[in-house]
Amino acid sequence: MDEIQVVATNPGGEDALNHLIALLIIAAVVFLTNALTASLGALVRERQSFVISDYFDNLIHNKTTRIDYGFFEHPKYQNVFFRALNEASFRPSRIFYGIIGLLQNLITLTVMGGILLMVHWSVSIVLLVVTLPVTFIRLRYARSLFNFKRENTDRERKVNYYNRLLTSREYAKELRTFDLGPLFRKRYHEQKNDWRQNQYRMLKSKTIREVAVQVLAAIAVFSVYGLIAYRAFQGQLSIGDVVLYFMALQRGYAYLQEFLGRISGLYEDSLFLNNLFEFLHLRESRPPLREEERYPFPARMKEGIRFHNVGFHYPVNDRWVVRNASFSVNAGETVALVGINGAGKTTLVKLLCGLYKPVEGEIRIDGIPIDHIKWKERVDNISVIYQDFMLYNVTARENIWFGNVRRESSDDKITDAARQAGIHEIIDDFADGYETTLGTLFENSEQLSPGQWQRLALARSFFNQSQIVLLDEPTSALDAFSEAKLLKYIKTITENRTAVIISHRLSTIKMADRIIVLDGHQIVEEGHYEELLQKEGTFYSMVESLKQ
Ligand SMILES: Nc1ncnc2c1ncn2[C@@H]1O[C@H](COP(=O)(O)OP(=O)(O)OP(=O)(O)O)[C@@H](O)[C@H]1O
Repeated sequence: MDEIQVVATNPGGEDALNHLIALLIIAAVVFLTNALTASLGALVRERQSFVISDYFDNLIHNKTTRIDYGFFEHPKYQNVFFRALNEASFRPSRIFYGIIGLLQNLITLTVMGGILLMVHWSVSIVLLVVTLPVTFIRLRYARSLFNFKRENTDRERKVNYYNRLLTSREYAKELRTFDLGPLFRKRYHEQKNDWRQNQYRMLKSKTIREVAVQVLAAIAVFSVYGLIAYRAFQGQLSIGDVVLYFMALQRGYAYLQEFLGRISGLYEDSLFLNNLFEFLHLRESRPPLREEERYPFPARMKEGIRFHNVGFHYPVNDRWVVRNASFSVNAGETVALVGINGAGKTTLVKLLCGLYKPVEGEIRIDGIPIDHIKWKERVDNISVIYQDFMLYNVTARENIWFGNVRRESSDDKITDAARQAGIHEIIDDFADGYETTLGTLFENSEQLSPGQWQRLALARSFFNQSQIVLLDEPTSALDAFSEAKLLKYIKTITENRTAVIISHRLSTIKMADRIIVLDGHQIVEEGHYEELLQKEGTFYSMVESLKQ
């Protein structure tokens, strides 16, 4: 400003003009550099955020695929997952850029502080004093918000749950047929409003405090403006000085606010990032032996499976699901586990697969405790079809290959498994055959019926040439004709294998060499079909009730 004034009042002054031009060139270079660094900065930032987000995705996937299955069935840990996954999507990048921004602010603030000190030392102190209370309020709010969200995770998940009920494909059918939409919407809003109101109350109280403090800050800032104006009137400052000081003060205040805002933002982000670390630090249960010390799966099972006094209750409560379960499944034998709903049949299968560990007793395969056997070898040698098996929205070939991804997915092996499960003709009829994507998620997919999906799951199990086959209700979704056909295949597939079949269907149960009956969380009967009927005990009553 002062230079322009000099040139304006002294038009002939060549030195002043040259000086002004030089200043303008410097300003243009600074302007251009600023614009360029802003564009390049945005590009680099975008790339960096991909790297950070990939890194954390990787950490999360590594954890979710390794932690004990039990975590997924425990509401407390589902809260932990929910909080962690919520934060992981944006907190790490925000912290990264928060720190960079903080360093940039620090440099600018140091320069501004120097200029302000030239006005008067007290100016910087005044600015600091007026901005600190707001920061303090924000830090407290961040802590309260963090505590509030932790205490209310269950409720937030419930809101999320109703949202899923209203929007997901898997619920859309029943939602329509039972006209559940209005009820779910009401529940969603009730849960959400309650939760929102509490959060809004906290935000309101924080805003009221902030406004009060901002008014005080404004008074202080305008007092400093007054001081600058006063010194200008006294002739101690030129017009350029006044502009410079006003700008410095204005910018200084803005930068200081930004700086302290970043600090409170970083505090909030680091608090919430604890949620992610809480999840990443979930303890993975250690097997009794290290992988290299563990035993291979018996190349050819001789004895079979033995349950020794196995007792189990789920981690959520102390209610015993099975107690004192001692039984064996001899090598090559097919055993049917029967019992009323909730008797603990599926739980025994989960224990045998290693998804849970018995709370009491142990399970051995050919005399080796199952958790002493190498994990991968266990996977290769025990194939399972769960009651709620997965419908993978991938190609038909991959759906079968997922039975054992360490096996080569040659055409012969895949089609052989599909033939054994009676699903080959259906897949073959699709335009893209085994390369057809199944399900309804992606374009150009083919959807299967529940019974066809079940046959595909069986094909998956057949593809895995495992020594042990566990089938939890393998024929529940099949029609009588398909069941009769499939039973023939199940018989063939179990012939040279050790099999455990859970079923409520008499035709399937009859196929077994031996039947184990569960009742009242205990094994109450064991024997051949006819033998058990003659006893006229629990199994007999079950069969009679099935006939009615
Ligand atoms: N994840 C879980 N957490 C807590 N309890 C569970 C869990 N899964 C099952 N249970 C309980 O364990 C008991 C046995 O369940 P399980 O699924 O083993 O029965 P089931 O005999 O297979 O029944 P069904 O014939 O209906 O399939 C039930 O009382 C059930 O409530």
